[in-house]
Amino acid sequence: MSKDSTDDARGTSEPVLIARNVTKRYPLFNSPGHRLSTALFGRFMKRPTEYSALEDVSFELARGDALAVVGRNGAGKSTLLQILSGVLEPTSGSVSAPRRVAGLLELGSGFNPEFSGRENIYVNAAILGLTRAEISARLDAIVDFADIGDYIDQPVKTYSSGMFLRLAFSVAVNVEPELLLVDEALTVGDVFFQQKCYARLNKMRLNGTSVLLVTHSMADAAEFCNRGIVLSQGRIVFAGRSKEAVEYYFHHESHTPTGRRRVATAELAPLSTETEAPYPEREESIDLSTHKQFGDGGVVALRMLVTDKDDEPRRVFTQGGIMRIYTDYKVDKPIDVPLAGVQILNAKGILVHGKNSLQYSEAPPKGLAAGTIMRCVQDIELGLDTGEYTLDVGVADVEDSLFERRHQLSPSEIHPHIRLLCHLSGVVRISIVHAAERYPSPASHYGIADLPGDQRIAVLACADHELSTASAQA
Ligand SMILES: Nc1ncnc2c1ncn2[C@@H]1O[C@H](COP(=O)(O)OP(=O)(O)OP(=O)(O)O)[C@@H](O)[C@H]1O
Repeated sequence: MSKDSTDDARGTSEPVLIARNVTKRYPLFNSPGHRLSTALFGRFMKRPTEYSALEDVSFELARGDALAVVGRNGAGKSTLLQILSGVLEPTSGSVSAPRRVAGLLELGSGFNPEFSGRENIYVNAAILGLTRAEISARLDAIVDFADIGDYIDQPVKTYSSGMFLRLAFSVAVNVEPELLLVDEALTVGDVFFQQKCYARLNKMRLNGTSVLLVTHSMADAAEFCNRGIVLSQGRIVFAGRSKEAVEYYFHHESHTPTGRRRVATAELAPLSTETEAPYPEREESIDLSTHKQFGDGGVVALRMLVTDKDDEPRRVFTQGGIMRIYTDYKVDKPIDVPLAGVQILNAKGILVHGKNSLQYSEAPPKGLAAGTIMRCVQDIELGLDTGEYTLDVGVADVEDSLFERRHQLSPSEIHPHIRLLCHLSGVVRISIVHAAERYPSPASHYGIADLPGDQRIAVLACADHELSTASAQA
């Protein structure tokens, strides 16, 4: 994707958007009856308790900046966007926004379903402040970018959500807004259109448009935006560079469905430091003992830490970078040969990579007695597509006699003898973002994996006439 996480210092110019102490509270009613009686007899009734969707939110956005707003479901992201776009009034606080703000909020919200796409372009662009002549001058560009063929003259009620997005995005970017607000909308488009959108957004940023992107895709947030804020229960809990915001989100806000919690290192089982695999003691360690573990038992996963190759804890990696995974296990029943491994699954749950001790050249320690604490340190080069992935970890065991003959045995001969002792699914989420300096083109490759390889092209004949001259001479 042609995204760009320019971490530049654009923030020096006058801010185009200023939010000051923005708060949005909703009354909390006990029941529909309570809501009705409050409406009818409000001044005589006890006031309902209030729910704060946004609390004291302040930030500034500079010209050309792209700000990612991330947070868990219900954190207040859409409420913030609605307030910034003027759809919703804040309970208190103020917003100073530029004159021309285009929004991709609820898809199709600005369209009249009975009008054709072309007619809606006029209505939409007029709302954004363009005169009829200005719209006519841009009409071809808008229709071209939307690229929905003859549907442009059909009523938009016949459109798919992808077509809505194409038209809405095309209008929004062609009216040259000073600020563009995008709420998850881009995820509706197919991958080619998404690439086209991000390329266009980057171009607009260079021309000074500021972008505010609400997204659940940490890869998009880290890659496309240069600034980021993390919202939690209506409050800003982190503001800074987008990659740091995503790291913060992963470490403090994102939880797996099993309710895994982060623990202080001191709570974990004491481990010997007399080891060749030292564990970088960091508070970002994940306590695996509270995570659901499958398998025959006999091994319990204790904790893990995901770092880069310099042992810095990370959840965001650049394409082709090294991810190091430390995993500690406690052996409860004796093991012949432990096979420890890591699996990487993409957002669709497809296994994109999995490897265990059977497939590495260095053999693991053998004959582990009950009570042994084992540490697996695995480095993986992330030659993968950008996006989000989850990790599974686990341990199996196999008899030593089979392990020693692993080079001669086919998978079908050895697999039936592997006993899964413990497996943990979705223990952590990571993002892979584009490494601009590493690849000659913004799309590093197509598909899930970036397989190593090279290409040579030789010219066999210069042009047709030379070929025909050569054959005539022959
Ligand atoms: N009209 C409303 N009345 C009462 N509560 C509301 C209303 N609109 C939103 N809320 C509440 O405000 C909180 C923030 O909602 P918001 O939609 O802004 O969250 P979000 O971060 O966009 O969530 P998601 O990621 O699920 O889209 C939620 O708890 C939501 O239930």
